[in-house]
Amino acid sequence: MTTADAPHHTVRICTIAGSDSGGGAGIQADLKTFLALGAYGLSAITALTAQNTRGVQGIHYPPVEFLRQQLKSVTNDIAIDGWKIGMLGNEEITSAVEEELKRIRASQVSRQSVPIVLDPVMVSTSGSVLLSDDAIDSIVTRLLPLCTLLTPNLPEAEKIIAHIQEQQQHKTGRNDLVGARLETGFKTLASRLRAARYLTEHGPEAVLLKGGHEPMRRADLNEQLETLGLRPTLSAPSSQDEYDSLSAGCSVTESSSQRDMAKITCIRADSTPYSLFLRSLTQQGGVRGESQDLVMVDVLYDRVHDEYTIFVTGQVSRSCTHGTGCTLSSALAVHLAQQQWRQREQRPIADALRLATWKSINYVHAAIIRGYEDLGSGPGALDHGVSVQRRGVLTSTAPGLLEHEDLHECSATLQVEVGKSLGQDPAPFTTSLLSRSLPLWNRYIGHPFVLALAQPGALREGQNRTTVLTSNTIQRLPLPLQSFLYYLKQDYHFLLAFSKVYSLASSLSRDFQLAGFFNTLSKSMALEAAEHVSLCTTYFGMTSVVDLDKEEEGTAVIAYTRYVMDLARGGGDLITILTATMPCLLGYADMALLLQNELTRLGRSSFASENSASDPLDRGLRVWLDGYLSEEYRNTAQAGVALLEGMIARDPPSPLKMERLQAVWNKAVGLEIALWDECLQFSDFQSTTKTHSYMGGGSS
Ligand SMILES: Cc1ncc(COP(=O)(O)O)c(N)n1
Repeated sequence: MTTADAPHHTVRICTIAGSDSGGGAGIQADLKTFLALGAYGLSAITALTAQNTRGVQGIHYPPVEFLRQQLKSVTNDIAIDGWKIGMLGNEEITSAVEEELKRIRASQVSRQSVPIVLDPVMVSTSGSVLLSDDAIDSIVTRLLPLCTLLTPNLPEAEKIIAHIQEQQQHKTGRNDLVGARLETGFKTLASRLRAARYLTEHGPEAVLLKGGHEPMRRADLNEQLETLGLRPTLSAPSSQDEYDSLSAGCSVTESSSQRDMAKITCIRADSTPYSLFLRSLTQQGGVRGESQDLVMVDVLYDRVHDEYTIFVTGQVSRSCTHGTGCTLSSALAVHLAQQQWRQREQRPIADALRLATWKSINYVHAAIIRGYEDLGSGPGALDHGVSVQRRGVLTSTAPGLLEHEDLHECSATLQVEVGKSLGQDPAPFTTSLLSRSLPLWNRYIGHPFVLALAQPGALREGQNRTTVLTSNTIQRLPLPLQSFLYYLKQDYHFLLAFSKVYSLASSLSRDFQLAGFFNTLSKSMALEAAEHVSLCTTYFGMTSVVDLDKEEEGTAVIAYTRYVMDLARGGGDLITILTATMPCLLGYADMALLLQNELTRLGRSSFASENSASDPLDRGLRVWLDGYLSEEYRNTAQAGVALLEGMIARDPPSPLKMERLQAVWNKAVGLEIALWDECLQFSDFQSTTKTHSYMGGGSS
């Protein structure tokens, strides 16, 4: 049978856990997760809890024989593809589960081993004890050797390790862990790596040590990663396509090194916008609920391949985290079982365990972000259905963007879900586009044309350039005046074309608010053009708009503006049109911040050199840059991003549409780069072929 003919198999996952009457954790969370991730869910209930968001009011254990009966009924009839074990309660139940699983395994010798994920539930988030002390020994001696993956949080890992050490000390009369002593608290990354590996020595094939109880400072983590030889890289993981679309709003970086011969990989999804501008919005408090500084660090150790994976995600400060452990282990059971089936169908998966873990972490993260914070009077629960609504990117209702003034005025209908704050990223769609085109974006905003403006002597007469600078060469030379004048003239045409594009978009809008908003954008292009003319005549030696118009549109401007115009004229949808114009709107806000940072880095407060403080060119450049740093421009850019994010929130793109939008974005960024390339090349061309006149004289 070929891969294409392989019938789809819905994996059957059985949870052995307690019931949570409040619906947030235990069996209820497990079954919701199974359904949400495309599995068929079954259950064997170990305990009944009377529970709500405030806590656990009572626990009832049915006779253990009844648990055995549930497991027998289920397995006598249905072939289970994966197990998840949660709350066990006491020693008697733990032992019974081990015996039943061994019996089931023995009767299924012909089948490939079925993954067992063990979440060693001990205490509920609300503080109730869900495992008696005497059961820890059974978990360690009976269940750890049976399980594929153990998923303790830090306090649970600490308890299990302490128990193992105590037992060993008891047996040998000494602590034979001297030298490899495991420190408590797991404040350091190294201690987490050691603990994860240590736990696998006692049975499980792999351990996922969840770091949620002890977030780390991003700077500390970076330092510790550096010590391990893990430097952040900007490349996406090789198997990017495999990564779930839920993670599309995250930036993923992967880097590897070795430790004690074991390979270590770090997968990071903790950076909020790469865009300087979006980051500056975030720092102004645009995001509710996200800590800029703290990150969650989970460590996976895979004993079979002797590999560590460190997963870093941004900390989401939302209170609806009840049931996260149950949900994560259930998601892991589903993903591991699904991957085993794919492998059985001759569709091999690279990094199966790592991928299953990454998908599961992302699912939980998304379910927290969309969780029910106001369920009861205590901490709320996750939205397990987050994955059912297939979308290419998580959408945001972060108030920092959607409550933008202009948007209130012009587009009240876009106030989707405002007030039901999601926290995290103010612009997940834009961030996703950015993070998936990062090298291209950096080539754009950090273009040699921009960096050359920061160099002392930029726009001076008489510079002879002997090298052709392209966006691939590092620019340390000042920008020639001709380049900048050519750019100003091209930009004039550009603004006119964009003004028309926004008018076209307005004509395609289905309501007054949206039409009005695109009109506002169109008008802001006209205002920018007027300022542009005044800038050119006041500082750059042009006499009127006629001078600006004299230079014909260059290839790059024609390419970008006609590309966008074609999208609009072809009746393209507004999301696509706005996605195509966003690199301009957002890119100039970014470019301005980058150029200002570059000036500061070079120790220059402004463009003027010490002996030419009053040069009109320097002042002109300052006015030009200040325009893009101004409140007014920031507001326009912010409103543009908010508009786009609002439209995405209302009409979330499918993964396929997301790919198309990404292609549009990439094309537009590439066309912006081409414009600055052309401006640089223009000056080289000019310096050898033309005499340029500026303010009545001078040549280059
Ligand atoms: C039946 C049951 N199982 C597990 C948990 C742990 O979940 P949490 O730590 O989120 O309270 C719980 N509260 N109830």
